[in-house]
Amino acid sequence: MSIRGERMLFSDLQLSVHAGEIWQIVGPNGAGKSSLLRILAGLLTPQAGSVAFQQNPIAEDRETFYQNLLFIGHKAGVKAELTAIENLEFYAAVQGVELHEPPYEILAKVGLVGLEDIPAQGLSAGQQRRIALARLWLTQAPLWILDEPFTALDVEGIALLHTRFAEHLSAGGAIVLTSHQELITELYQVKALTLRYQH
Ligand SMILES: Nc1ncnc2c1ncn2[C@@H]1O[C@H](COP(=O)(O)OP(=O)(O)OP(=O)(O)O)[C@@H](O)[C@H]1O
Repeated sequence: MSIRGERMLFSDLQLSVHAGEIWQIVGPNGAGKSSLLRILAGLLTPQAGSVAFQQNPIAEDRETFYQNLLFIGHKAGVKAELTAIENLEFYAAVQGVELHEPPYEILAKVGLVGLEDIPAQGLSAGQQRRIALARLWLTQAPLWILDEPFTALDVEGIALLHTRFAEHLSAGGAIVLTSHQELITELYQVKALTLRYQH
């Protein structure tokens, strides 16, 4: 159960996410989708109920949970004064992962050729989102929680993301995301959880 302000967002909610599954949380503005993602990511505590990762409540071993989680919030989470390359190096350092391929090659995968050395603040919203999403090519975390990852992406960016999701799912990863768009792809089957706006 989650209450924010005076309003009950949801109660009696159960969600089990298995390896290879992608779940889309859908519902109108204010229904509680981002709040649910934040609860699942351990960033917000529900009034009742708990979240477990591989049967262990996340509150009991946050370190293990965070080693297995990649969370990307609805804001791009890009450092404006850093270039795309520097942002990538920053993510790698924060996530404690080694760059197994040159950062230029990772940025090429997200369609940022020629824009690698420009401070992010000089890039468009979609280009900044691509920098943020480059984390998906760096991480080894099996669980991805992504708030509106498709926002501001063009058709090519959306296709890149679907391809990366499909790779992750077929490697046994799991994804929980929000999106106001219907995820139309032949690459994987999306499971949906709908939240209603409760007055
Ligand atoms: N930081 C906050 N502090 C207090 N209440 C909040 C906060 N963020 C959201 N809320 C409340 O929680 C409700 C649900 O917000 P949430 O962002 O989870 O909805 P959402 O379904 O993701 O909406 P949207 O589709 O607009 O992104 C909001 O109506 C608001 O009342």
